[in-house]
Amino acid sequence: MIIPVSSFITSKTRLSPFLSVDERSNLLRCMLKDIIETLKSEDISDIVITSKDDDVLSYAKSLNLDVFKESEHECDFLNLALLETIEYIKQTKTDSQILILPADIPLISTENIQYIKSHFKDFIIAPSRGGGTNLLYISDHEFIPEFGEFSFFKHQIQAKKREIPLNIYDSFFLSLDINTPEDLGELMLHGKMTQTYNYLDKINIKVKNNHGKERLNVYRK
Ligand SMILES: Nc1nc2c(ncn2[C@@H]2O[C@H](COP(=O)(O)OP(=O)(O)OP(=O)(O)O)[C@@H](O)[C@H]2O)c(=O)[nH]1
Ligand SMILES: C[C@H](OP(=O)(O)O)C(=O)O
Repeated sequence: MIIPVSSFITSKTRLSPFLSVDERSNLLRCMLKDIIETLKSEDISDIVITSKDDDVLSYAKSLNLDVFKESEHECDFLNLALLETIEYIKQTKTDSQILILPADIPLISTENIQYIKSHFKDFIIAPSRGGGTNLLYISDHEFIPEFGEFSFFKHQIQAKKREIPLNIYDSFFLSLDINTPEDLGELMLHGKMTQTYNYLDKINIKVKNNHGKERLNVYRK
């Protein structure tokens, strides 16, 4: 299991200025805790947090997680960081399946994990809204992560080129990565059992139905 985390200070820029730097940093901490709690509840404990940020790595260690410090890259940071981590896992852990999850999907459920575990022979991609990838499960270690714009389609094209049988796993809760204020609204609606919800509630984030162009009106009380 690999969870890449950029840095507490520069993450979630699409939530600025709605959330302050500190609030975005605390949000990322809560989301990570929610994800780890769900994974551990399904006996997934072999988790590596990949980051260049020492604060992230220290926080991961405080959660008793394995960490991997990625190199500084000039470009394509995330995919190069993932490739380095896959190499680290190949060298340190025998024949492991690789599951890549982003750190911003706090609604991932135990049912999602149970599905992955019961389909471990497959190559699984879970779409995020907007054409991204919110879960990549690869047994072929030669597979190249292509996260970034419209990655969901890039991963499918690569799988087809490599003639890897593809399992597209469609889950609303897995598809919700928290990038925008409206995503916070979805979390407030669907994530009442999460630490992320409790934090947003504490800083008075509210949501109401909005019959305008945005379906949800997310605001501070
Ligand atoms: N280790 C590592 N993780 C990254 C990097 N860039 C993004 N991530 C992580 O990849 C996942 C998805 O990235 P994004 O949704 O783009 O997150 P983000 O970069 O914080 O969001 P924006 O700043 O709004 O684009 C999140 O878990 C990020 O923390 C990187 O360079 N290194
Ligand atoms: C990393 C990227 O996330 P997004 O920028 O789509 O939120 C992706 O899903 O490939």
